[in-house]
Amino acid sequence: MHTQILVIGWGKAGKTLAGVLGRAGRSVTLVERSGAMVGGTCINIGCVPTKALVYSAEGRREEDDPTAYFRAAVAGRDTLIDKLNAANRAMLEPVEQVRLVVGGVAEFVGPRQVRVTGGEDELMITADTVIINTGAVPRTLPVPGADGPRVHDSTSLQHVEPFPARLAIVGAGPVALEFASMFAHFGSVVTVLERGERILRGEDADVAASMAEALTDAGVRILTGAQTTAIEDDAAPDAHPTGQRPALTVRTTAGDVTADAVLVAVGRVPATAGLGLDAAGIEVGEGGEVVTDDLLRTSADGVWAVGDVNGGSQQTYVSYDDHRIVLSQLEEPDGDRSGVRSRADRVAVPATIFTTPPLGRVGLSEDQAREQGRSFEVYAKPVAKIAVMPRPKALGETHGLIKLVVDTDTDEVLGAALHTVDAQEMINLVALAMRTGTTRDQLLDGIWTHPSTTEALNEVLASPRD
Ligand SMILES: Cc1cc2nc3c(=O)[nH]c(=O)nc-3n(C[C@H](O)[C@H](O)[C@H](O)COP(=O)(O)OP(=O)(O)OC[C@H]3O[C@@H](n4cnc5c(N)ncnc54)[C@H](O)[C@@H]3O)c2cc1C
Ligand SMILES: NC(=O)c1ccc[n+]([C@@H]2O[C@H](COP(=O)([O-])OP(=O)(O)OC[C@H]3O[C@@H](n4cnc5c(N)ncnc54)[C@H](O)[C@@H]3O)[C@@H](O)[C@H]2O)c1
Repeated sequence: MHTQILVIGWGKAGKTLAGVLGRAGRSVTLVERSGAMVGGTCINIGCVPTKALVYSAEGRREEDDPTAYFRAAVAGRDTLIDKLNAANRAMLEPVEQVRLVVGGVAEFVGPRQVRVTGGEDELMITADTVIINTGAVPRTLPVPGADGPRVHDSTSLQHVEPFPARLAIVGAGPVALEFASMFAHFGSVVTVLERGERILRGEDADVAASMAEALTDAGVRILTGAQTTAIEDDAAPDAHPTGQRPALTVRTTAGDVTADAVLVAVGRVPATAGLGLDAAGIEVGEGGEVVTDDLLRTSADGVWAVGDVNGGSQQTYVSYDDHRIVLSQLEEPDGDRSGVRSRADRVAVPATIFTTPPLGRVGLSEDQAREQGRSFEVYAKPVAKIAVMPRPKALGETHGLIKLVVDTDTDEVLGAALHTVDAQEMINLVALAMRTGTTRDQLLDGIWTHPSTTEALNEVLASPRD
């Protein structure tokens, strides 16, 4: 068959493009390899289910039995995700010009020519335009025993059975820290295995210390200098049908750790394996990513790559912005190029790690501002000491630090680290302030609702840190 637009993968950018272009009258074919992934990573196995579990975990009381509580939380998660998966299907199914091929794996066999295989069935598709949106997959840990039945990735851990009384986590990125915080609140004894000297190495030491303190107070043990060398699990699954299996041992350069389950969270690699990119003349980078320019064009004519697969920052809203970049080109294929969006247009893209409390980040850290030779002042205060902000106290979660780096020449914010309840919201306000050139003075004198987290700005920005 021939289609004007072929989207490979039901990711954030791809599904948005498919809907918009299909409704505009273009013939679109969207290929997704798994019915369980309709709607993509974020809603099925990524952002949404993990945040549902984080919020459930935060609600657990000391007296709640961890196993029963976790099972109930997973059931709630599953109900929510089933609804979102169905809603995503329902968004595109009614669009007449969009043809959905679910359960078929796509592979290039030539330029803009793709074979889709599902069981015995095969479909050959040619297209004027191809959009690769295949996402990323967990990086595997290259040590003996990492393929054992009690070694999980972020997907399988969401349904782990039985609930692990002790959980070891390899890695200390967003996935590792979110699950560490979540499982500690569910009642596991969690050990984070960080191979470096401290967690959050890319962040300022005081921000990392604030995160480490919140995790430690929740019961997480952080083992640094701990390179995992092997995972030993001698217990044959069949010999212990009740689930009462002996512990497994994680061997690390900082000593052995005993656990009932292991999470490997050492990054996610672009999903390009088996895509046949060679056959289509599409260049692949060293990290397995599809190489693109700032307009997300690949090395092959008429082929774009959007979302995690292009090696950019792995966030759903970045994939969403990728859709804007491609759409701005497809809407005006030959005409006025002035409205074309580019990756270079992005300013102050925020990010949040959803621990308890979350850490929101945008722009430069203090260390980065120093490295860049900027003239700046740091405004920072521990959350517990911010008198005008009673909201964390009312919520019973006063861990954290609010820190802003401000340009002394312009009085504009260069960056922020907000480790506090509501950081996932407040960081967007700071990002907007950065994009619009709002000054420290204006934020300091802003009229903010009460009790809210934003009103911390009325106090933290009053005077620089000593
Ligand atoms: C545990 C976890 C938590 C996360 N939390 C957050 C968060 O809180 N906030 C945030 O912004 N981001 C979060 N992320 C990252 C976010 O989920 C991703 O950045 C985002 O979903 C990427 O979307 P995408 O557009 O690249 O494609 P995806 O949504 O990954 O979609 C790719 C699709 O392509 C399909 N596919 C792959 N290969 C083929 C093929 N050959 N043929 C057909 N179909 C194929 C896949 O099945 C998949 O459905 C999280 C990720 C994980 C793993
Ligand atoms: N809230 C969010 O926005 C959110 C949440 C989860 C995931 N994500 C995205 O998903 C992606 C994947 O997250 P992630 O945390 O898995 O990856 P990551 O790449 O951010 O972090 C991986 C961590 O594992 C460590 N590591 C790598 N190899 C190791 C090894 N062999 N032994 C020990 N440690 C090792 C790295 O040093 C790093 O600390 C990230 O890019 C992230 O942006 C975003």
